[in-house]
Amino acid sequence: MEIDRAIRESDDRRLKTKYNNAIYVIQRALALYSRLPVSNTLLLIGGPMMIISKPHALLFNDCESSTYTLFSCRRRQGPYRIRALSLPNGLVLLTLDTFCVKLILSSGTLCPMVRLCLIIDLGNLRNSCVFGYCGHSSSLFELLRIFICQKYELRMAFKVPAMDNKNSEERVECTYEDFSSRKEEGRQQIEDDLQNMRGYIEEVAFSFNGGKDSTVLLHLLRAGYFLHQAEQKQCNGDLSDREFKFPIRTIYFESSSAFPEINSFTYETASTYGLQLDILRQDFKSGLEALLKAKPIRAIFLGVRIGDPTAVGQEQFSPSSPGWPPFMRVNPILDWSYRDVWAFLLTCKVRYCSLYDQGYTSIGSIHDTVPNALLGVNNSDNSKEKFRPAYLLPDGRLERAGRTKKCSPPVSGCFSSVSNGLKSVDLHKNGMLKALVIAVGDEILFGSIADQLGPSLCRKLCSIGWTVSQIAVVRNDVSHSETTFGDTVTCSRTGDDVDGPNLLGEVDSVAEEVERRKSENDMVFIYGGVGPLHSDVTVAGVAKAFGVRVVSLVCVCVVVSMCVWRRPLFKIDKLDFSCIEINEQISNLSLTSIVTLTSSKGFKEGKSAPDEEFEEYLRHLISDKCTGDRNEMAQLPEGITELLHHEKLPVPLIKCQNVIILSATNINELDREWDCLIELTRSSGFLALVGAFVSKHLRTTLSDVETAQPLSKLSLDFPDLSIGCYRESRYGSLVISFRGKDEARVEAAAEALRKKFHPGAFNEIN
Ligand SMILES: Cc1cc2nc3c(=O)[nH]c(=O)nc-3n(C[C@H](O)[C@H](O)[C@H](O)COP(=O)(O)O)c2cc1C
Ligand SMILES: Nc1ncnc2c1ncn2[C@@H]1O[C@H](COP(=O)(O)OP(=O)(O)OP(=O)(O)O)[C@@H](O)[C@H]1O
Repeated sequence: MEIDRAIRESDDRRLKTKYNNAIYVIQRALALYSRLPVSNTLLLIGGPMMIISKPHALLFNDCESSTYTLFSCRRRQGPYRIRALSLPNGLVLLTLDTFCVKLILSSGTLCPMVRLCLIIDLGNLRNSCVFGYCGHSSSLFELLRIFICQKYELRMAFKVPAMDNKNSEERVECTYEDFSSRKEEGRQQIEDDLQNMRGYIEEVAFSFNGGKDSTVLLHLLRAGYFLHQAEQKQCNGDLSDREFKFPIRTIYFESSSAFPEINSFTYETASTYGLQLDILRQDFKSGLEALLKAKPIRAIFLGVRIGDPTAVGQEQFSPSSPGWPPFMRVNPILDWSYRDVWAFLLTCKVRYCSLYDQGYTSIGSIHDTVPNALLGVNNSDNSKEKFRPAYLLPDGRLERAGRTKKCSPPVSGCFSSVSNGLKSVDLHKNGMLKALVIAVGDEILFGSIADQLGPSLCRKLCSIGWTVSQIAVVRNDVSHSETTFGDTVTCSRTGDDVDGPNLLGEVDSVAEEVERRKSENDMVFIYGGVGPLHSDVTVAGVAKAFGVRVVSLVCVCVVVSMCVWRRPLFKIDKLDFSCIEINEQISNLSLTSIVTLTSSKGFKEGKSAPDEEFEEYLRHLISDKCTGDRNEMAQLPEGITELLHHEKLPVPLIKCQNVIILSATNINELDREWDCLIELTRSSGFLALVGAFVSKHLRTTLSDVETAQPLSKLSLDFPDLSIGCYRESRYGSLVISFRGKDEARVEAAAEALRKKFHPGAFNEIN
């Protein structure tokens, strides 16, 4: 295989190591999750299904000279020329290949009751022998299967559903001449069917989107699979690159906002490498739900890498998040750097999407991706800005700098904000940014207290040009919970599991609301339920919504220190907690001790949180610098948290991707937090400040009947404006409001309404 050769011949030792490790992960995943062996494969097709129309005619002595008519797996399939061989005990063997002859001879000896067996070797699918058994006994079939596996050291053999018996009348008998003319057609058909069957039973899939990382993964998967097959060379013959077909089902979520270059590259690649491409035109979650319902996929290969926002908290093998359909995410290139990716693509000289040669370094949708400004070539004239190819990006940590909207840079730290001259502000200037406001508190729902923060937050958001899609109030009542504990996310504020009547009920209600709404809104603001009390469930709920654990600050410190050798699980820079010293202290621990710490103590796969023992161990390590209380106060969602520190705030604000957790409990605190947020935004741009709304209000005594139709028409004429009406009392006057970003449009709409009625019908109010 050319890829394998290219890497082996390369002098890049780091690349070789990365390659070998990734191949190892791939082969391990295939061995674990693919029910189909990576090497010898035998498809056993349950009988009775294959047929020779006149079996008795096939009992002859000279197998070499006898060429007989054929069978058809299904009616439309073409026939095959087969050689028949009569065996003791009335077994008849039909085969094209001596390997198969041997195989059946043995099985025949073992199972004298087998009356008819049939094997086809499909040439370049050498490893996939189709073995048909014509008989009704399923236990005999099973016996045969086991025997054949053992005898020929096949890793596994599969029984695929028997063909429908009813079709037996339709089976085809044909002459040698028929056969010759239909041979190719038939062969192709069976090959296709086999490929499909293979895909079907593989139970692993590859998520491919034409990006650079998934392109690397495609070639690694091909190499991984190929190498495994090549091990079987001795009995199965050599496989050339050309002969090799990619057997893993490939899924592509095609979005209407994908770059055309990405789409065409994906399709071309699929055709070049014979990928069985399933195209899904849904969001990831619904698409996967539908796919997994239809197909028994247990593991999916992804090109996720450290540094991708989605990589946080993931390992090379990571179960899908809670709330997602169950499968194992396999990330063979998780630890590959940007440089590794390009070293691989360039060393192996494989094609990649043309956008990377135009300065794109990480590709999202057409709405959120521009070329990376760091690759811009300064033009002396005013011609269109040019960009150098992606592989020339000097600092791989800035590969997502061209992802303008979703990837907000950390508030401070080693990443600078790069905008390619296209600021998020520009991007959103004319667009509507949507926020959801969530208040957590039973008291509000009981009516004991009125929520003042919600309306105030709405006004603040409007003042920076955002639209509020909804204010939701969710519960945090501990007494109504009947839910049992989930398995992957720790909702405890102490890092330990909580027993008895617990917080999950309300943690779920926060989690459900956040999970449902976070993708529909550009930003979610949540307040209430933040703190160390039993009813303070917000942080845990947000963590659960993102499918990550809650970690205590002690752990965070260690996690931060792990960046030194491993990966940034937690973005953290300027902390006002005195624990920052501890952070440094831990960073000084030797690499080995940290490795041991993580591998032997906490972060065990499948465990919901660092366990007690781990916490203990940490406490011991960092002595009593971090006492229980402070630790418990600082429970944070792992990996997705940015702490927004401002000197005027006693504790930093917590931002988890597009969710901001406010700790304000009254209007004054909210005002202060908001002002700090806006100040921080000005320096780092994580919250786009788009043009404020302009509004106009007209009051009239006209009746609803008179105004209804003109107002409906006006709304159609001004779709960019929000035109609303409300009454101050049932029989009082009607107030019509016009709201939009463009003052002239607001004026024009108001004027258009006035013109429809007699002068003086409307009074402007503030
Ligand atoms: C095959 C596949 C599996 C995924 N599994 C999960 C998952 O288990 N949990 C999750 O939160 N997101 C999952 N996602 C979504 C991704 O983490 C992420 O949201 C997506 O790749 C969008 O990234 P982007 O915003 O950078 O385009 C999955 C995506 C794909 C394609
Ligand atoms: N639309 C999609 N369809 C299928 N798989 C996807 C899709 N989007 C993301 N993935 C999976 O998630 C992985 C990570 O996506 P990501 O966007 O970080 O990488 P990439 O697209 O391969 O490269 P780049 O970072 O240059 O865009 C992909 O390699 C792929 O396995």
